Amino acid sequence: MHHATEISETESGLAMELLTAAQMRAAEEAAMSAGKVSGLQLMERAGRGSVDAALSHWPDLAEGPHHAVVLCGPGNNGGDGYVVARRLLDAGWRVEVFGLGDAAKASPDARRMRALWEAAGPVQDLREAGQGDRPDLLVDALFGTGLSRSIPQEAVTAWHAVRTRAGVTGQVRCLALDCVSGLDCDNGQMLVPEGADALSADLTVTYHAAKRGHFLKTPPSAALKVVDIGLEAHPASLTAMPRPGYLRLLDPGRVEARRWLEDILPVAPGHHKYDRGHTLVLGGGPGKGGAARMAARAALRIGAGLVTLGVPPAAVQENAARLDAIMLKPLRGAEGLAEMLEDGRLSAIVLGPGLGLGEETRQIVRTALGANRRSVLDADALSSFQDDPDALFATLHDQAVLTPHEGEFARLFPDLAHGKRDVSKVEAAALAAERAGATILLKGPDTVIASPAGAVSLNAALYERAAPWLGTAGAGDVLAGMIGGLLASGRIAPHLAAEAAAWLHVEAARSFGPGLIAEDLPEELPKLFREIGL
Ligand SMILES: NC(=O)C1=CN([C@@H]2O[C@H](COP(=O)(O)OP(=O)(O)OC[C@H]3O[C@@H](n4cnc5c(N)ncnc54)[C@H](OP(=O)(O)O)[C@@H]3O)[C@@H](O)[C@H]2O)[C@@H](O)CC1
Ligand SMILES: Nc1ncnc2c1ncn2[C@@H]1O[C@H](COP(=O)(O)OP(=O)(O)O)[C@@H](O)[C@H]1O
Ligand SMILES: [K+]
Repeated sequence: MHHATEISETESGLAMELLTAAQMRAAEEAAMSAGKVSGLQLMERAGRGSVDAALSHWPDLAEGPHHAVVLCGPGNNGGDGYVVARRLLDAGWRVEVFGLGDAAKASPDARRMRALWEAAGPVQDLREAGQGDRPDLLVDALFGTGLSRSIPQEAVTAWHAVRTRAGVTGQVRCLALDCVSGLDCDNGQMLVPEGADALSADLTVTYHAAKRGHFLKTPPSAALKVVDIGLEAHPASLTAMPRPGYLRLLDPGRVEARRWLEDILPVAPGHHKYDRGHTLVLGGGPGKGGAARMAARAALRIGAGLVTLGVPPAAVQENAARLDAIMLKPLRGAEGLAEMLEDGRLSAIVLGPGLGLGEETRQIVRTALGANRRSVLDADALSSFQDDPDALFATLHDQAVLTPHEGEFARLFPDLAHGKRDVSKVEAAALAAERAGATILLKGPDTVIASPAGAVSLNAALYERAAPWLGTAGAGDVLAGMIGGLLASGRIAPHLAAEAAAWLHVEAARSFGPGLIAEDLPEELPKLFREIGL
């Protein structure tokens, strides 16, 4: 049975893998060479699944026949488009099809599907696509996973012409097959001619599994559905892919989330507070304590048994006036930290938010890492090593988690920075984790978490999990605290703590909704835990 699955309803939950274009081809080839299915059958399923998914997404379109314009490219993506055109026609729709490229050069499967369409209707010249009355649906079947360079200007022009055809009442709804044309399915970049406006879609229907590019950067599609076309989940050939060969999307849904988090959250029957662990958060000087206080509050709310805020003596009075459940200790620089860490029960440290830039912070970081504690390094703890990242890497170990945003990441890994790198954000984080020997959580709506051993996952605040209001001052400090709180129990590997915290961070933001400020995030956690059933 081939049915459309909403990303959020997937049963595979935590194990949902995001594929590269090469991995998708490998999955297809594995099935075909095993004689399980032909390319033509896959194309038919892809086209049929796209129509079913679109009609369930837009119930008004399912109510009766409508009018569609289908733009078909030169490859197999175009082949899927011809299937969609034929099936809509069979359903009584009026369908106009426009083709791009030399039909003779297309694959045998695409040519076959085109011929089947041509038995019923013409393939018109793409340059004519702007003419005619306004359709109810525009189908983008120009380019899919085979894109190798910027899409041609004539494709861009035709698409925009249909999107705004005879239009004074807004844009024509667009369904993209497999991906919005121009999307690089491996890294999320849009490949359009210089100065051209990129294409977009209201719904993308992709096949077998979502691709990495669907979840990186700002997706050009408002919604994404995955359609099963009967391929095996993980053919053996996929394991030989270059690192990271396996990219997990963190999208367990609420039911799976409960099982997942039960093993991760430190609160468990029979545990006392020291079993849950003691997180130390270091804060900055007078007037600079807000970030650390929020991190500390988040560590306590997520389940650390005890949280202590260590601040310079001059900042004690100010902090004392603001803290209750969180303990407060004066701490004189790196020496003070070393003394404090003689207490073996301090099991995790959060360093960076509001700590200040410079040698003192560098010494504090070295002391914390040297004491072999599970550590979260954020903000100033990272930026202080801008001039000599290797000095940081030399002291890092696999019990540390670094939580840079793109700017901080660029300071430590200039060659892997956004804009300079020719690799995706996924590969950049994986390479950085390997170099640093620590877990890297690279922030953004598309947060990538990479462990030094090579595990990589993506926590996407995109599509139905979009929470743009999470990009607010201090949200990152709260995340660092959440990770530090989870690390305290010592029950889980650092990258698993980072994954869980990142997922909960976005869920807390979604649960609170627009208007959120960073202080709200820790306070939303109890409600979220209740809803998940923890
Ligand atoms: N894998 C599967 O299991 C299944 C895959 N299926 C479908 O197949 C799609 C992949 O098909 P595909 O490989 O033929 O690639 P596609 O995206 O149609 O484009 C390649 C064509 O465009 C050309 N071309 C490329 N860039 C260009 C440019 N900038 N400007 C101009 N031309 C350019 C390129 O030619 P060349 O680069 O050789 O010049 C080639 O002719 C996939 O997205 C899905 O929809 C389904 O049927 C179900 C099962
Ligand atoms: N558009 C967005 N959608 C969802 N989350 C976002 C978005 N923009 C930023 N974030 C998240 O907000 C947090 C911001 O952290 P950071 O940049 O360190 O800010 P700050 O230093 O103010 O705390 C990160 O967790 C990041 O992933
Ligand atoms: K497409």
